[in-house]
Amino acid sequence: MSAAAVKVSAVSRVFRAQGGKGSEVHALSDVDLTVASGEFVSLIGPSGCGKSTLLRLVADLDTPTSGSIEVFGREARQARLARDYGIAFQQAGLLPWRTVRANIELPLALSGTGKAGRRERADHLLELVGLADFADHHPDQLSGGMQQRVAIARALAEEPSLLLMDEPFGALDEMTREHLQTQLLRICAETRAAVVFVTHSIPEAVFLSDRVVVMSPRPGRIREVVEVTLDRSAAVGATASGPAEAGDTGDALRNDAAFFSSVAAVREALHGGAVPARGVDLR
Ligand SMILES: Nc1ncnc2c1ncn2[C@@H]1O[C@H](COP(=O)(O)OP(=O)(O)OP(=O)(O)O)[C@@H](O)[C@H]1O
Repeated sequence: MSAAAVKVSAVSRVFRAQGGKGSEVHALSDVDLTVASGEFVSLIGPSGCGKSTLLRLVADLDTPTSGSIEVFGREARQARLARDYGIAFQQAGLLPWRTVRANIELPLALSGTGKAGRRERADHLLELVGLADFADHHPDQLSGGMQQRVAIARALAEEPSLLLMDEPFGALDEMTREHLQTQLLRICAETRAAVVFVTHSIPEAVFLSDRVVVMSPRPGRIREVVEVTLDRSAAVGATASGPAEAGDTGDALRNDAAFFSSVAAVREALHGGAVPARGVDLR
């Protein structure tokens, strides 16, 4: 059997004040999480519960205080060096001196893809994120949401088997956001990529995920894991359309009774009988 996409075992991360004095922040405490190959898992929870910390550890942008992390059976560091995954984080992180096209082509250039192959792939991705007319623009000529779409296209450039995404749609208007959610479902169905996806939106988590991991803060822990079983075949099979026509893609799924009952289940897990968690979109 092939290795899990991500295996987080007994991971804790404690941030200490500089010089080792002062208070400690237990950002994560004894977290276990396995993400299967091709599985879509969202992390949700109140601000400060360690979602971004967990994602950064998987991406090897930070190191656990204790515990271990494997990506496709390799240590996180080896996986990063092997470029086993694509990343799209809150900040688009584009290179300002390169055009949109050149930003999207960058990972392909680094891995030695030829010019024609890069161009073809970039054209496809530009269509996918609705930016075909902006290929020759520079990032500072785009809105924040458009920059984020470029970052998503760049993350998808190498058709990675794992995508690590930290609120990639947070800055987008609702229509573009729903369009890209549907596109992401489709891309994952096509490429069979596993995804670890941080979000503050319960409907977004439910729409996209096979499992929603609900976290709680101080210390950051996994509180509950909600399985989501929705029939996504229609949304995944729908024809690709531009953001302006996004209203009808995935709508049936978003209006399905099973969708609402999963939203309610995640909401209940988040509240845990207490007051609503701050920093989480409870719509
Ligand atoms: N580099 C750091 N140094 C010190 N403390 C940190 C650092 N990074 C994160 N923390 C702390 O760890 C805790 C978890 O932070 P993290 O960013 O992972 O939360 P989050 O769930 O992603 O929050 P949000 O939803 O607001 O993005 C917070 O208390 C935060 O202040």
